[in-house]
Amino acid sequence: MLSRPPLDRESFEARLRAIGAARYHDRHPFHALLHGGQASADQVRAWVINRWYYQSRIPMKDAAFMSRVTDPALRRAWRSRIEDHDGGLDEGGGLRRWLRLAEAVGLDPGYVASGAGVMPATRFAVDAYVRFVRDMPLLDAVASSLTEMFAPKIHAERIEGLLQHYDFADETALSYFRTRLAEAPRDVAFGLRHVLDHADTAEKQDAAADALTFKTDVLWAQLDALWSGYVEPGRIPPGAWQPGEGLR
Ligand SMILES: O=C(O)c1cc(C(=O)O)c2c(n1)C(=O)C(=O)c1cc(C(=O)O)[nH]c1-2
Repeated sequence: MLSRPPLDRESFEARLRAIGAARYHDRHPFHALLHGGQASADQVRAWVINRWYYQSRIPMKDAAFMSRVTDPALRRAWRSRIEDHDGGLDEGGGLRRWLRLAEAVGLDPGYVASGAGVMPATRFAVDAYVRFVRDMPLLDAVASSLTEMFAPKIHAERIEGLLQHYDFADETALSYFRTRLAEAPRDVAFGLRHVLDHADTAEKQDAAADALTFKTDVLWAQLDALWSGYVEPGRIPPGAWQPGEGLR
């Protein structure tokens, strides 16, 4: 049987980018609400609480990834991702910057960091991402991080929209996003090159595209959950954050 040839580098990159264009969560209506200034204070708080769970698991999934990598060069290139989020012993890092945002929107950072009030669907989606990276082929795990190709655009839109529409927004509150604008392009350049270099069969290209699609689902599902709990119909699941809780 004739095997199907892989796409050339350019066409394969275009295939990956088309997945983002069609499915990335910048298209989700929750982001239109948030960036357009129409989200209520409690809807912004619900987003900050739930998105914390995603942030908190990113360095854990990167540690799970690194624990499986036998090539020291790949580990060297990857480990800054953990440092970006965890920071040093005393300061720095995306997690602490996210908690500044939590404070700015009126939440107790200790409450947010405890993970109490995270919606069950958020937990399921994010945990599925960590498991995917832990269990799937390394190439698929790298490909699943490539939603970050599309993140700088949404971070820039978010900084602009929040500064324009919300009193809480200032450079301290938004420092998480400002910092990601500088960090993400380095990760994307490495991750994309790695995937283009290693997906050298049609089957590996399919698997990488599927991994990226899976990741867009992880992100989209979190916003669908947020929408159903805090926008329409506003049915907050048992155990999830109730407005008024966890304020500072
Ligand atoms: O605000 C966003 O829309 C957004 C999306 C994503 C993403 O696409 O997964 C990440 C981030 N932000 C982000 O800040 C971040 O550090 C990050 C790491 C990763 C990853 O999969 O390793 N994605 C993302």
